[in-house]
Amino acid sequence: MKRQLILEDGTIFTGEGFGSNVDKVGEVVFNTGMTGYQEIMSDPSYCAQIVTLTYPLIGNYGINRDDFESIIPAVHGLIVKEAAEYPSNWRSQISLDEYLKQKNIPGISGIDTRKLTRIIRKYGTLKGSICSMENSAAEVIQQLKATVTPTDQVKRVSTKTAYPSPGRGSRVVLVDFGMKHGILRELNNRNCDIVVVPYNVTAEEVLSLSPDGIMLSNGPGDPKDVKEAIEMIKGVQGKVPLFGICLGHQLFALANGADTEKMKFGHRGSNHPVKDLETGKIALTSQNHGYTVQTDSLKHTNLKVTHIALNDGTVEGLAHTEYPAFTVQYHPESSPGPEDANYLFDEFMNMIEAVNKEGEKLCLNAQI
Ligand SMILES: NC(=O)CC[C@H](N)C(=O)O
Repeated sequence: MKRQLILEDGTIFTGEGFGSNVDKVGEVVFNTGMTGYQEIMSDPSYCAQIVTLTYPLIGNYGINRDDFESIIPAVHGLIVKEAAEYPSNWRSQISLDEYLKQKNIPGISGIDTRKLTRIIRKYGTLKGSICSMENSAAEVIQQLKATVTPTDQVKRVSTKTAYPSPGRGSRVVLVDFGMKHGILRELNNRNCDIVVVPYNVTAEEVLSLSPDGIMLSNGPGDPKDVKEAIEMIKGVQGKVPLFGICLGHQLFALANGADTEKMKFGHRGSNHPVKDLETGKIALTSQNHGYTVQTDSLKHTNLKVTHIALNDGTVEGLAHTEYPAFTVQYHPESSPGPEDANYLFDEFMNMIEAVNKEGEKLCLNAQI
């Protein structure tokens, strides 16, 4: 069935609909990964966005049981050049088309994704709509221009109540701003005793769980919309070791007096080179963000830049100069993408251990 993709700047593409045939509006972004469409679609950070996949053939290895990053996908649509009709892979259970139908997400294929990506790169991310041919383009464009970007995406995707993911190791309170399963997977692999808590948890509630460490997850939207979390971070940092990823990184920066800004078209892909300023080593990283920490705003804070993006020099990692706390803008849990940065979870574990040892020493000294 023919369907259309309309952008707020007036560009109209026609293509073939697949997945659900609902009409949806969203911020149109692009991801350059050659694989990983299942993880990308189910990453809650894409809440209310329509994702263009620049790799020309999508869906060829189907959808499997294991690679989801959330149970309920929050993405508003998928734009591809070609959607494979007959997936082939030993893990595949259903096709991309069937999955999108089940989850009520519209897809559109036959789109010149190279042209579309060039438009986004030139003008920046644009609002767009995947809709039926019956809609009048002029009306849709009008509607897109009048649509305000939502501010409650984190609330939509975060857990409503706290829940445990038990282990016998360090107690980690994982604040869910739209957490990818990959983060939970990495902490589980390290035997952590995890408590996942909602985005609007208070510092007192976090501390009452006697955590050894606090993990701030990724999540959708503008970090400045999550005011509760900024306050919470101010109340817990310095008391417990802290590690933040993506939205967690941005919130940590805001809590420490730095500023964030929207990027023109963001970083979304599986091969973004990042430099560790201490070791000089380069890691290939998985990324998905449209906001960034403003470098200049860090001047009068207690934060130092630990990592930068090699493509555009933007901030990719921060550490507190006094507290045991560090954050990265990219995804050490990959899902999808390279695992170069996976060691950061080990560093978090080492930080927890070091702080615990220090605490024991202080207790012993106090007894003497
Ligand atoms: N993956 C993320 O956590 C994204 C963070 C934030 N929503 C951004 O787009 O910059």
